[in-house]
This record gives sequence, structure tokens and C-alpha cells, in this order.
Amino acid sequence: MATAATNLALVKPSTFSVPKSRNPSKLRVFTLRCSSATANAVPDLAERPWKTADARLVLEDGSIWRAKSFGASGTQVGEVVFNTSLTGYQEILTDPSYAGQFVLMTNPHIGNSGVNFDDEESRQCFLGGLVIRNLSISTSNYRCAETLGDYLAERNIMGIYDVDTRAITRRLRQDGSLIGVLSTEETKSDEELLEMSRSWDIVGVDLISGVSCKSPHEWVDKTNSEWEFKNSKDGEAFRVVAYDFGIKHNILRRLASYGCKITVVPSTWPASETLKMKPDGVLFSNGPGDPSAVPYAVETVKEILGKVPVFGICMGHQLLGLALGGTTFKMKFGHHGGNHPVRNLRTGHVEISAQNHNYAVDPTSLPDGVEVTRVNLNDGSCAGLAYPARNIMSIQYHPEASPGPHDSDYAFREFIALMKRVKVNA
Ligand SMILES: NC(=O)CC[C@H](N)C(=O)O
Repeated sequence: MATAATNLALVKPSTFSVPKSRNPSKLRVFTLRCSSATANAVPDLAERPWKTADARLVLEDGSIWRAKSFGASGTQVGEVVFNTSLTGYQEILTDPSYAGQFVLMTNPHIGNSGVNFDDEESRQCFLGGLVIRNLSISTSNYRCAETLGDYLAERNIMGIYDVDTRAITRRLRQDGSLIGVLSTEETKSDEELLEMSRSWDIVGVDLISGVSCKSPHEWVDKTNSEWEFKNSKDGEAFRVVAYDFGIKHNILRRLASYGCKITVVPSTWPASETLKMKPDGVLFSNGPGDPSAVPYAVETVKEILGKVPVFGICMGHQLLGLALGGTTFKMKFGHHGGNHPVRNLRTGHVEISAQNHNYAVDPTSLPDGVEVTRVNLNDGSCAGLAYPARNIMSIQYHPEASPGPHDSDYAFREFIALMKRVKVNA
């Protein structure tokens, strides 16, 4: 069993799965403000100068949420998760780890700063859709290139607003993540959408292959460096191979800012090819979905471990946990937001971190020699691992933030120090 760096008791959260047998006797419809009685009292709905509800979010628990659509139209199924970040919706929209999910923002006012060309975290939006309380009626920011609605429509991503996001969040906290269907298609009945939500699942699905790059390439940042937060480079360049399981650009930017030259490789890139490149270190990136659904990636990680220093971030951390012989489990509703307190058990310091994950490593399943270096202070779950004898380090959250506070940036410095130590002693 893994050891904690201090005496702080580690919590082994119990496995949670959404009961598929929910079968409410009747469907419940929720609307915001305008009940059907009030709507009927208005003589001519078509004459209204504002938009009326034209979309539904149907959850697998039988609740139906009437809403207004923006962005793309159509019908889409996904897992609903809530994100507590106050800002940074563009980075959230382009985080590939959200593939297969609808992101519900708990901040009630979204869209006021529009979107720009520099804050993209990947080549496209991979998430299933966006659920918000209030879509800003005006967009005002000197970096703004486009409104949020136009941006989503061009990328064929559905959004809904004027929906009670607080009520849905409370439901998710109580019952756990739920599968839902977003639809603007009036021809589809509530029952049909409910059936869709109940016959779809995200567990056990390989979502990485749909978001990873297709061929290896050198990382060259095209972002205006004005937005980069700087640090003094070490003066020494380290060569890093970064496995793209759905990598966020800011991981690459932050590593480059510490002087690393990075080759990004696809998720299926053989370990033998990576080792032939003789890197100083290997990074296993964040990525969407269930880590136990990608055994090929676990095998790749296994073949690299112990041969070169490695750093795992989020999905990368989970794959490392599996490669070391541990297990992962699905959390009740996961961690998504920029305000998660984490304690570094080596230093005792608390950092406020950016997180986005639904799975976690069970620390009690790990072999001796593996150290739990960090815990999430909200629920005691494992937030970081190290295996010093094999030059392994990993964290369950996002040191690159984007969006979020920069408290955890020092993790990149730790990786640089690890590569340096191994290089000097080689
Ligand atoms: N950000 C990530 O890498 C997410 C990890 C994993 N897909 C999860 O949901 O737990």
C-alpha cells in the first residue's frame, strides 16, 4: 500500500456508479420564470421581442429542463458535469478532457468577454455542450474577436441558457454525474430523449483516440507571448516527449517557458520509439474519459517507467497509477473548477488548484514505495503521487491552470529538477 508523506489519514472513497434503473413514474418538467400558465396569458407569443424556450435538457433521472438555445442546434447526448470556475469559459470549452461531457457553469453570468484567438487550449472544442444560467446580452473586451454564441455555432457545439443551473448542480451533487440529452428538435418526444440518455454510457469508452494528434510534431507556440506569465529559464534545455492524450496547450507553454524542447506524440506512439528519441523526460498528459478503458496507453506508460523521468498530469497521473499496479474508480461528481484546495504533504503548503476529472486513483491499491504527495482537501482523495526510486511524479490536477490560479506552477519546476538530477547523475 502507498504511504502518505505525513500522518494525515488518506480517505479511500467508495466506488460510485449511477444507478441505471431510475424509473420515475412520470417525467418532471422544470422551467425558469415563465410557467406555461403565464405564457398562455400572453396573447401572441410570436410577437415577443425576446427568445422563448426552444430547447430541452433531459436527464436520465427523468427530469426535463426547458431552456433557450444558442450555438448549434440538433440533439446531443453527454454526461453533465458542473464547473465552479468564475472565468475562463473559452479555455474550458477547448479543454479536450471534456470530450463526451456537457459542462454546466455554476457562475450564473457567462459570455460577457466573448472569445479571442489566443486563449484556445486545443485545436477545437471537444465537449458535448455548454449549459449556463445567463447568456450575457453584451460582449465587451478589448481582446474579444467574436461572441460566444457565434463561436459555438461555427464549431457546431450546442449551448443552452435560462436554465436553473443551481438546481441541476444540487441534483448532481446529491445523485452524482448524470447522462443527459440536449435537443432543439421538437419532433423528438421527451420519452425518446429520456430513452437516449438511459441507453448511452461514458464509462469504459476510449475517448482519447478521438482527441489525440495523429502524428508527432515539435511544439511551436503561435500564441501572442504578451499573455504568457514569465519565469526565468534555467539556461539548460531539456528534451521532453509529451504524450498527447488530449493535451492542453498551456501545459506545453509552461514546459517551454522552463526551457524544454518538446516533441508531442500521439497516444498510440510506441514506447520503443519514444525511448529511441532519448528524451530527458516524458510527460503523460491530461485527457478525457475512463483511464481503465485505454489499456494500450497503460502498457506504453509501463514500458517507459523507470527508464526516463516521467511526469503525469490528470489522465497521465491515472495511467501512471494503473501502470504501477493500482486501480482507479469513478468519483460521485468529480472535481471541475479553479478553486480546489490541495495539500502538498511534503511541504504542508496548501495550493488552490484548477481541476477537471471524474476518476481518481485509489491510493490503497498502490504498491510499497509509491508515495502519496498531495491530497484534495475537499474530500481527501489522492491528488499526487511520487515514486522517487523510479523518477516518477504525477498530479491529479492542472498545474498549467488555464483557467485558474497559478499556485501549482511549481510542479513544472519539480519536473525540471527531476530531469536535471537524473542527467547530472547519468
Ligand atoms: N483532465 C483530465 O485529464 C481528466 C482525466 C479523466 N479523464 C477524468 O475524467 O478523470
